[in-house]
Amino acid sequence: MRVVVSVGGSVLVPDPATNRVAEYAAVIEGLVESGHEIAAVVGGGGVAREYIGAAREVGANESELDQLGIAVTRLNSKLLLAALDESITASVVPENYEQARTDVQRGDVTVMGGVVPAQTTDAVAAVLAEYVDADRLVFATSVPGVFTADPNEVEDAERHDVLTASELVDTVASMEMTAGASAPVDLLATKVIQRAGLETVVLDGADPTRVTDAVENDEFDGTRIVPDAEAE
Ligand SMILES: Nc1ncnc2c1ncn2[C@@H]1O[C@H](COP(=O)(O)OP(=O)(O)O)[C@@H](O)[C@H]1O
Ligand SMILES: O=c1ccn([C@@H]2O[C@H](COP(=O)(O)OP(=O)(O)O)[C@@H](O)[C@H]2O)c(=O)[nH]1
Repeated sequence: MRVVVSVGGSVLVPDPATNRVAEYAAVIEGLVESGHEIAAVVGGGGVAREYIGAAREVGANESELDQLGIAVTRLNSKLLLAALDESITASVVPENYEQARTDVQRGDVTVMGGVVPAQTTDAVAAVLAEYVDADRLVFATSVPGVFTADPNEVEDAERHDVLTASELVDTVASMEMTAGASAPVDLLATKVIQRAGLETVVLDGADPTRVTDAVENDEFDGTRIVPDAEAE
């Protein structure tokens, strides 16, 4: 199976001293050993937020802040790349989708971060999954799935076990209307998931073995997003 795994920066590198880089590398190596093709997209996490905060204070504009964020996502990507067995990886972090697809077509594990301002790595992962015709897109994030409301704010929020792509778009679109709200998958990514009909999973990445379950087993702990066509 060809799989794109999106790992939130806060999941992979909660901080550079205490990170899950080796665990994620082991999970990716295990999946490759089982015959899967893996592309990983890595976020910026707290380190990106710290740099963005510092640059905002000295007057940088939003696009400049995004460029800083992208730089940190690439730094985190290099960290994951450094932990992976070099015999199965492309040795550089691609800066665009074409380079990443070339890696995938060569049979190498590719690890990339952001590409252009005004989006997040959720969207990068969705576009890459569409571009390489991935069989599955997995979001390893800081919440156990997509809930009826923000589980960090609403105590009795319930997790959706299954959502159609359209339901995901509607759920995330309504979240974005609240200023300052964050979402488990960003709106642009949900639109790409919808148009590409991508089989998608959203799960808690604190335990990286959940990613293995989401690729290898039909039963896993998280929210499954099914293409609209499948739900009809
Ligand atoms: N309905 C919802 N379901 C799940 N998470 C939600 C929802 N609404 C808001 N959130 C928020 O989405 C965020 C997703 O995690 P985030 O830290 O942005 O992930 P990552 O670092 O993986 O990109 C969480 O902070 C959670 O509080
Ligand atoms: O293609 C991209 C990817 C990331 N970013 C910037 O980098 C930050 C960190 O990336 P992301 O939010 O995906 O990381 P996370 O914190 O979710 O791990 C984002 O907030 C954006 O500012 C961007 O501009 N373009």
